[in-house]
Amino acid sequence: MIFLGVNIDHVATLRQARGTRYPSPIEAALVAESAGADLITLHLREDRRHIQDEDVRVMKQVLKTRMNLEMALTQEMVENALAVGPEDVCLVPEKREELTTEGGLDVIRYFDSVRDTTKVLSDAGIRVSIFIDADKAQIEAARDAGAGVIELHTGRYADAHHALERDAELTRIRDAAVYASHLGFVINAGHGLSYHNVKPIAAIAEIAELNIGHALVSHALFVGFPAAVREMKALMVEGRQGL
Ligand SMILES: CC(=O)[C@@H](O)[C@H](O)COP(=O)(O)O
Ligand SMILES: NCC(=O)COP(=O)(O)O
Repeated sequence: MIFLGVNIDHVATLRQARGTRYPSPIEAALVAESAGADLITLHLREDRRHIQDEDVRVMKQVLKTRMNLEMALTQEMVENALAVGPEDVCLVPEKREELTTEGGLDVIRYFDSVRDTTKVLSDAGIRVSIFIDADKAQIEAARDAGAGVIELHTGRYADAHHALERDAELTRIRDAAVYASHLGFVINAGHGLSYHNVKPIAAIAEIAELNIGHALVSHALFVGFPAAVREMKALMVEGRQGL
């Protein structure tokens, strides 16, 4: 079994480009759920470049599956999460000037803050995941910070230009997943996953869930949102079955 978290950020990116009321990320989330998404992921960035506070609030009321709210490690975001009450929070690093999330959260560097935030959110009944690179020391720090879930950053694997580099990244992710599973983590993965590169990641038996947005929303322009979700899920299941 492998779950698909559909990230609907880039439906909001299109809306924000014109300041219109459409396309609606909430409608996209509901369509994705009907098409087989197991959960909905959204990233409320500090600069509000795509998802807005109102999207998060309304979405929480209408989702039938569960909400995985990605957010930076700030007091403002913690207060937001406590007010909205998503099922899951994924702590991610953020830089204002970045095009997209460039790497995992450095749990070692921000250890005290990660530990304290994890405790506050966990005490409120929110499951906390930490978005990290496939690195043993970061996995151990996530354990020490009290997290039960990690999401392995697959961006470097997705961006690899050569087979050797891609295979090395895949091995790194696989080894990290095996190590984290021995430590008792629930292991998710995501970033930059597409219809062309998802199967080898889905084949890693220790991975419970993949969060996929940009490629899926892009594909939906041509085949429609339900078909884009169904195709992605079918590939994930094939990958898991070794097909
Ligand atoms: C943390 C993560 O991987 C997603 O939130 C992704 O980053 C969304 O897209 P943007 O990076 O463009 O906000
Ligand atoms: N955490 C990764 C995510 O939600 C989706 O990332 P992407 O597929 O938009 O790169």
